[in-house]
Amino acid sequence: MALSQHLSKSRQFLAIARNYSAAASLVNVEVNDKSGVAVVTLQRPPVNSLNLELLTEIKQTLTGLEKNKSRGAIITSAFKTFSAGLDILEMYKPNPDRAKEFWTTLQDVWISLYSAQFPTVALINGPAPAGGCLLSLCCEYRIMVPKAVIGLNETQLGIVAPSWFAASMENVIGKRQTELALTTGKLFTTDEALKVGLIDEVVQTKEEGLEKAQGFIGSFARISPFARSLSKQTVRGGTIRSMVKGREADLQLFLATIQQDQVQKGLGLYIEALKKKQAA
Ligand SMILES: CCCCCCCCCCC/C=C/C(=O)SCCNC(=O)CCNC(=O)[C@H](O)C(C)(C)COP(=O)(O)OP(=O)(O)OC[C@H]1O[C@@H](n2cnc3c(N)ncnc32)[C@H](O)[C@@H]1OP(=O)(O)O
Repeated sequence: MALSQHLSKSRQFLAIARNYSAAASLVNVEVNDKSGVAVVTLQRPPVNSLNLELLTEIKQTLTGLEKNKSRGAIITSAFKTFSAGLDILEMYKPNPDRAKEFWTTLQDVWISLYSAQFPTVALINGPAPAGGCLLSLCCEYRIMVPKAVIGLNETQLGIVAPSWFAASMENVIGKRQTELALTTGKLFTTDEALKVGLIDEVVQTKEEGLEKAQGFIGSFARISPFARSLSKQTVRGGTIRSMVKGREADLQLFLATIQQDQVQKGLGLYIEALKKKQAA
């Protein structure tokens, strides 16, 4: 499709996305006029913790971008935190039906983002623990600001990162580093993340990050989108197939795990600690 035609379609999507954003407003989508690349900004105050509503909007946004044959997407945050990960309140004293929908929607988001046909970049403009890290691991390229942290720190909450969280990290930094990171619940500083390959670039500001992200996506201008996306599928297909095959068992494991007394106690203490930190 010619770029002008494509941009016209992108603008139509933007109009729809804006209307949608006006109604719900947890995700803002702006399509760059020149490049056709969408900047997807998460904006659930205060820390973009991923609850059912935010995940649902992310899922709808990704579906819209895929339908409109997006040229690329940059995922970032409107706040100083990229994303605080899964909303702990979705797992603490959960309503079983909502918990089921919550986890299923998280799985859907992972599948859509991990297998997106268009190029994806995470512009990590603040802390990205656990589910925040997972979102960025689904992308093809990660750009991060200094003085932030990133990692799958679930063990520090007394819970375990599911196998597809671990696989997402392993595909980026390898088995050895993933095992060390997961068993300790490590949150990498920006410098540590760069050293281990968990992120690709460090930028000083979000604006610089947006330019670099556009540059990464622009680097595919001369590559056939068909060949590009099939190559991505070749590399990621095994991980996606195994997640999809195991998703019902994964859901049941999640529901059973969060009902355990020990897990509930741990989550309760963690929520208290977060609140005390704010009061101090
Ligand atoms: C064998 C396999 C078995 C598999 C079974 C499955 C088991 C379940 C797996 C679940 C996987 C879980 C993934 C997750 O993502 S869990 C969430 C992990 N997240 C964190 O640990 C981050 C916690 N937050 C922070 O560290 C900081 O908030 C942060 C650095 C992100 C920002 O700091 P800042 O100082 O800017 O902000 P505050 O700490 O003051 O927070 C502001 C308010 O936001 C609330 N908050 C923060 N994070 C969360 C969260 N994740 N969920 C809900 N609420 C959160 C915080 O309490 C403050 O609220 P109040 O204003 O009301 O006090």
